Amino acid sequence: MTEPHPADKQRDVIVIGAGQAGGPLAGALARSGRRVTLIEKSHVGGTCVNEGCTPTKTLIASARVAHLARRASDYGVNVGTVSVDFTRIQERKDDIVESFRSGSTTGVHKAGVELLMGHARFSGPHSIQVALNDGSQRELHAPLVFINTGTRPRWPDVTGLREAGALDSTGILGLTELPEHLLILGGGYIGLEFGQAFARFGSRVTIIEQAERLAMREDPDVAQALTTALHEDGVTFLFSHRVRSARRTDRGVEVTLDGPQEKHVLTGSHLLVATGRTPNTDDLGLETAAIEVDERGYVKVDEHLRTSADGVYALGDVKGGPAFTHISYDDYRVVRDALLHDRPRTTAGRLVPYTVFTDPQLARVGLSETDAQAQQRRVRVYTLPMTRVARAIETAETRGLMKAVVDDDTDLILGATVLGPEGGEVLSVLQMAMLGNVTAAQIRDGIFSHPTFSESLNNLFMSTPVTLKPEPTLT
Ligand SMILES: Cc1cc2nc3c(=O)[nH]c(=O)nc-3n(C[C@H](O)[C@H](O)[C@H](O)COP(=O)(O)OP(=O)(O)OC[C@H]3O[C@@H](n4cnc5c(N)ncnc54)[C@H](O)[C@@H]3O)c2cc1C
Ligand SMILES: NC(=O)c1ccc[n+]([C@@H]2O[C@H](COP(=O)([O-])OP(=O)(O)OC[C@H]3O[C@@H](n4cnc5c(N)ncnc54)[C@H](O)[C@@H]3O)[C@@H](O)[C@H]2O)c1
Repeated sequence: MTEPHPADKQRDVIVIGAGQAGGPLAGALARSGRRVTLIEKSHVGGTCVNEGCTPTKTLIASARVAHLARRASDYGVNVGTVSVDFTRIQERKDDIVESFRSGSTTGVHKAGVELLMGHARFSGPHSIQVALNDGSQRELHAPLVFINTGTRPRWPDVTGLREAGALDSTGILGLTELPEHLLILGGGYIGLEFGQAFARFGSRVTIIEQAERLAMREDPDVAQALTTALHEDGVTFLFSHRVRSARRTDRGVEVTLDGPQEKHVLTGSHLLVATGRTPNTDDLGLETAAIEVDERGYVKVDEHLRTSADGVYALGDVKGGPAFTHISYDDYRVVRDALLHDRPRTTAGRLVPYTVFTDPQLARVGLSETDAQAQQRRVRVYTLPMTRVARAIETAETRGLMKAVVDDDTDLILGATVLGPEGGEVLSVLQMAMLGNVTAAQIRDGIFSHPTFSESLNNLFMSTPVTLKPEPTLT
């Protein structure tokens, strides 16, 4: 804990939560000469660095190496029996998390921010009560307050889930033993990323998903290709299933499931709950500051990220909408530009790319084919299976496909999906085209290094598209 400011109660700025927006914003405002206090109850860097992106992508990297090692003979390389050292895998992850966390903490200190480690709560519109982690209390006041408190795992209302020793995405990061059979409740981002990683480490993995298929917001052909790839890697899926109850037995965790036809019982050694997240707003005292939340507890904001209380802003996951690090970081830039650079910008209409870090990665931006159909747009849909990508064939990683939705009148790209190796990187190329109004014909005729995955975007736009037209309306 640092105290660069006098111990009086008045500050220019208070930031609650050192997440992906709070840390950078506190730093920028402190560097501009304001007296800034950042209050964080747990770790600087927030979910992404400590329990989210960094640890999971580090584990996924180990899992990929195990997978490639097992496939070594496909490339004519003999490696013998492959085994994983789960302790070393966890240590590697912990080391990288620690280095990112301490880097974020150093950045905050260097900027001259006062960092208080404790739990913040509004006691009035511009008054914050801090229960410091050392047991003491502080009260601070500031005309500008920024809420960046993020979300936490949401546990469904299932009888016995906690008593059965189920883990959430944070708890599973502390495992000391490799699960023999990992049951996962929820087949979203977290379920899929952990599911494939643990299957590759050698666990049996069963994903229980209430929806009838994976990735409901993706086109069916994309979801099917992803499901097939994960199935090949040893992940079993139970779709249209809900857990009714859970209990611990001598053999592990037993769950009773309601399936489409029948009720049945499944036992695993471990159970991961990955059914979404809930905002950290219930213990913030928002009502004392007249800060409105929606029916799920997310803070309501306008397109400048202003809440219903004057001078109070909310940034990142806590305001609802797309919950990604890059969105939280952009929220910081929106506020910073408005307050410090007189460059008002809003959150309206920004492109929101995302990548699920399965292998193949599922990356998407803008309109899907299904969206275009629903919106009755006149578009061309280009599709290229990875089996036709030279780089994929050479590297023996041909699972997946690329798709692009192109406006039939302007030839501009309206959306794209890349399910493939480094899909997130290839998608960024298409997103750059969207940002710069580069047409499909320009990409088709562009010169890219051979043989890269991006070069195959030539081939994507050389393929024969399917044209979607608005349905004629009945008169
Ligand atoms: C397992 C997992 C993997 C993920 N992988 C990715 C990924 O690969 N890519 C991606 O873009 N996104 C990923 N995400 C999502 C990403 O982590 C979040 O979108 C991002 O961290 C949101 O940041 P934020 O700034 O909203 O808040 P957070 O990073 O959640 O930070 C909020 C901070 O506020 C603190 N806090 C809360 N309440 C209080 C209080 N009352 N007083 C003081 N402090 C408080 C918390 O301790 C926390 O440090 C992942 C998430 C998870 C769980
Ligand atoms: N690579 C990334 O960018 C990344 C990675 C991890 C997490 N995240 C972020 O974290 C958020 C949370 O991830 P998540 O996977 O927990 O949520 P999610 O919303 O992505 O998926 C939750 C899944 O659980 C299912 N589900 C919900 N209740 C259920 C029940 N009772 N029984 C069976 N299935 C049930 C839902 O149908 C859904 O498919 C994501 O939405 C994303 O914003 C991003």
